[in-house]
Amino acid sequence: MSVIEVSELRKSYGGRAVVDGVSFAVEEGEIFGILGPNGAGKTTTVECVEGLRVPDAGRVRVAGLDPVADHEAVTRVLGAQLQESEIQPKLTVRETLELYAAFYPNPADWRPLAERLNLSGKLGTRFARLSGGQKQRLFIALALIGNPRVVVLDELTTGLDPRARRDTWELIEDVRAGGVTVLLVTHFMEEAQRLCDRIAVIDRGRVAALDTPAGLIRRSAGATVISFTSSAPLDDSELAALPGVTSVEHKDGRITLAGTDETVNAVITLLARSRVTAHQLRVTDATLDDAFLDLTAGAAR
Ligand SMILES: Nc1ncnc2c1ncn2[C@@H]1O[C@H](COP(=O)(O)OP(=O)(O)OP(=O)(O)O)[C@@H](O)[C@H]1O
Repeated sequence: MSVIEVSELRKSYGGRAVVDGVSFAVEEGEIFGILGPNGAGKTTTVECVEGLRVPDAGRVRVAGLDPVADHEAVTRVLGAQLQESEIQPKLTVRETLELYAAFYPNPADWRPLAERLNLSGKLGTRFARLSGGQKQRLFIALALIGNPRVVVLDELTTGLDPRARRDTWELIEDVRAGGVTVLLVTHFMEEAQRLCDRIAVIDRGRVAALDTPAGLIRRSAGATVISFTSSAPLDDSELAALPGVTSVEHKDGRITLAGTDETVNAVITLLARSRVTAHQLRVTDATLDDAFLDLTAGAAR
């Protein structure tokens, strides 16, 4: 069953459509990513899911509920990440957890939650004195304190160092292992590739693609790049005719082909058949970065 359903969502500011017919569905238990360039409409979309903004048109459902009309009920199934400005800097971690737990009818016990998020040693520390990573862990704890079915995390790891970012990824995987569905807004390709089951790439208010990370990479123009120098000249037209080849390039004595997995075998067979030896043969796979740039190419124009 879909926990979140967004269909033909539209939202304009001052006559400018920033969300322009966005549709997707998030299944129970998945980590669903929303990826897109700056200003693509990601936050506006998830804020409509959270019931913080009222859509101009379209339909949004969270566990079958309308986030605007049934806002109270939605806050009991959906945990949203708070912004730094919403937390009292002078409250300690313990006081913050107790305060937010009191807002919910069936809150999680904050002690094991703090334990799981490695905050037990910081319970007496004021919010203002926490490090960036500790604050992020507290934000995750607060998003989970109401025992939600689904949690929305927006740019959770921005500003964290690589170690803290990796720790946060493990936490997000733990959250999902605990049965919570995760809607994740991110700028980081590596993060999306590592964590997400499926990703909606949003570009200029529209869904440019919706697929698994591997599926998005396969759509990239040159999913696999094969390059080598050869002991004897090879016929370009023969290379271009190999299965899956999208481009053939010669530079500084190197031949570079963009293609698919199938192309790799075909190149090897051709080399053997032509009795040509390849030196410095390199095969590299496209990354989600490449796919993202291909899918959102228009945004950079
Ligand atoms: N309340 C508002 N009034 C007017 N314009 C707004 C408002 N909120 C957002 N916008 C504009 O809508 C566009 C989409 O914003 P949104 O925050 O949804 O994008 P985003 O994809 O989350 O971007 P980023 O990655 O930079 O956070 C931006 O151009 C933004 O300036």
